[in-house]
Amino acid sequence: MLSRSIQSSRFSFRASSSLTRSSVGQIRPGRLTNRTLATINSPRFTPADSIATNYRLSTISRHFSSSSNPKNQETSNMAPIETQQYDYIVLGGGSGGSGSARRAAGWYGKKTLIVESGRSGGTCVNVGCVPKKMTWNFATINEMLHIGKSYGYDIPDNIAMNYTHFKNTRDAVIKRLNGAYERNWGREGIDLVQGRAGFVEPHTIEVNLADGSGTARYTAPHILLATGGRPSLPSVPGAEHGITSDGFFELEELPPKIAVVGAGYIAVELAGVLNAVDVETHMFIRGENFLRKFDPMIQKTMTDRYEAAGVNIHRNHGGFKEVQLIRDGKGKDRLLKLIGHDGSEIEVNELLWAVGRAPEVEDLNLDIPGVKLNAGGHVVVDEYQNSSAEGVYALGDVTGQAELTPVAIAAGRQLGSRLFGPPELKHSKISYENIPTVVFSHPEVGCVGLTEPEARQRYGDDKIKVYHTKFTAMFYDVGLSPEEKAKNPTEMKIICAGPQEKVVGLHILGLGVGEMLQGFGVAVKMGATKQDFDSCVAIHPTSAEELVTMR
Ligand SMILES: Cc1cc2nc3c(=O)[nH]c(=O)nc-3n(C[C@H](O)[C@H](O)[C@H](O)COP(=O)(O)OP(=O)(O)OC[C@H]3O[C@@H](n4cnc5c(N)ncnc54)[C@H](O)[C@@H]3O)c2cc1C
Ligand SMILES: NC(=O)C1=CN([C@@H]2O[C@H](COP(=O)(O)OP(=O)(O)OC[C@H]3O[C@@H](n4cnc5c(N)ncnc54)[C@H](OP(=O)(O)O)[C@@H]3O)[C@@H](O)[C@H]2O)C=CC1
Ligand SMILES: N[C@@H](CCC(=O)N[C@@H](CSSC[C@H](NC(=O)CC[C@H](N)C(=O)O)C(=O)NCC(=O)O)C(=O)NCC(=O)O)C(=O)O
Repeated sequence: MLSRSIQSSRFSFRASSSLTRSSVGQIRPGRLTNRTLATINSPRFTPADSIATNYRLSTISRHFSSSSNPKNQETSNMAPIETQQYDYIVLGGGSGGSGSARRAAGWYGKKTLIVESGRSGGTCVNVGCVPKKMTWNFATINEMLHIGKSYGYDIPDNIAMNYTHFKNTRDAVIKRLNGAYERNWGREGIDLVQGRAGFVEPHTIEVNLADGSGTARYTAPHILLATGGRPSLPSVPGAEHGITSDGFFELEELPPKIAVVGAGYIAVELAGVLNAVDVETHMFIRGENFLRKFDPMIQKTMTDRYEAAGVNIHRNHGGFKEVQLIRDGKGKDRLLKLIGHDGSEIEVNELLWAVGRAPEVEDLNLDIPGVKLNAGGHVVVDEYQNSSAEGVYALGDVTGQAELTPVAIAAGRQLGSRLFGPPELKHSKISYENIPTVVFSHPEVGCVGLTEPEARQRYGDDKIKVYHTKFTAMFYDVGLSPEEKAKNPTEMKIICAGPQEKVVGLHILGLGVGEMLQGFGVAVKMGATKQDFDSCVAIHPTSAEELVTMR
């Protein structure tokens, strides 16, 4: 297998330090034969076959590198640039790109190429869901250790935690996942080229190869934009002294004191983690509450709960006018001064910007195929993921539609089926209605459907009935004082519409709701009514039973 270090580092925070250190870069142009494809799709195909397949791919790659590399040709005999033909080119090997390419190649045998400029797996695997959830687990263990004392476990007050050990272990898991992605692609006959892609003709892309060997061109009748997004930085002098979520996952030591600016998923999740591992955490939010796109119940209870749990919430904050680096270094040795527009100052060991993400469209030369962008820079698509250019599609974060991994995967798979599947799948598309989502906060938040204000606006006040409950989960009943119990709320709201009381919104927060929501998501998706909920016999004793017994 060819293994080359990636030299390109011109793009985004994600690409910078992690990529230059990476050695996963592989350039594997070439294609499995139909015979090989048939073999790997057969039930007898085993992991051992996969290794053999990868070896074969690398042999083809070497051949390609020496004889077909356009740079070599140009320097030797000035022949015209060779363009490799594919059925399907996918720009971006993240959740959406991988899901779509695997459907096209693995299910329908289409000659498919993935171009990836960073680490295989994209945001979710490398700097998103996966390392975030592992870090949330790390923090949850610390919370449980504290609760364990109230159950009578003789747990010392200051148990040492080795964050560096955890970080290194987490990195190793992710490196393994990068390899798993590449093996999946190889097994399904997908070619991978590592480098930065951009259009040179409406159906032809050029890749700036990551190993620095030059460029290569590829053409296909169908090209998918699945290039995702990257964290935004505000235009504040000195903002670059802070980090974004990408930089958070690079931290080798925890800072004793941190400022988190932002009020969305990432700010709430990472501030929650930091507070739970005893970092002095200051959240700077522009409004009275965070998670302002969520139901008011979630906004208020969660913001109050964070404050009660020790997060310093700076509400209605007017923003910072300058960030000064006082002392460079790691962990406690780093010191920043943040100066507010109102003249206030705070010194912290780290600053985390979590103020949103921007679509990754630079260098794609989208004017060449004529792909339209909206005001936020996201690719405009119709309900079938068609862009404004014929044969060019987009999905996932680059479109700004429900920026969640399963959404990108589902949209990618549906598109693969629509383009390459049998006639009965020619209208395949994902439904963006009633997508369940969980914020991995402390405690977790889960939602599906409309918020109460949205439901009232859509159906009218007189058509809406709201069921609500707030209680302390039994888990916190043992040994905690009433004050401590109050700091650990579980709260649920069911929003129903019309005489049938169809459930149009479900909002839950508390211990375990992240696992609870998926099944209720199915019920809401099927159009369940409150009566359907109530007709399901409760499971006792669980928090979830409250959802089928609410009055
Ligand atoms: C901190 C964090 C936590 C998250 N947690 C969750 C969670 O718990 N649950 C959840 O569902 N979602 C979560 N998300 C969101 C989720 O990660 C994204 O919605 C998802 O990864 C989007 O997939 P995608 O395929 O659209 O893009 P990506 O996964 O970002 O993939 C795009 C790929 O394209 C590559 N690329 C970009 N430009 C080019 C180019 N010109 N040429 C070649 N390649 C290119 C990039 O390197 C990247 O690998 C989280 C996100 C973040 C940042
Ligand atoms: N668990 C999951 O499934 C996760 C999913 N994601 C996905 O990734 C997406 C991106 O996450 P994230 O980056 O948190 O973006 P979000 O859009 O969720 O939140 C960003 C928030 O930052 C606040 N903000 C914006 N500009 C500023 C500013 N200049 N100063 C202070 N605050 C500001 C805004 O809140 P306000 O208007 O209230 O000030 C805004 O809502 C999410 O929308 C989600 O789809 C990310 C993490 C986890
Ligand atoms: N849900 C379980 C499973 C964890 C899981 O999904 N593990 C992934 C981590 S990467 S997580 C990244 C994400 N994978 C998923 O979301 C899992 C896909 C789900 N099972 C489905 O079929 O839709 C993704 O981007 N997928 C793109 C694609 O499927 O092409 C894994 O090991 N993958 C290696 C492998 O599959 O070999 C859990 O949370 O414990």
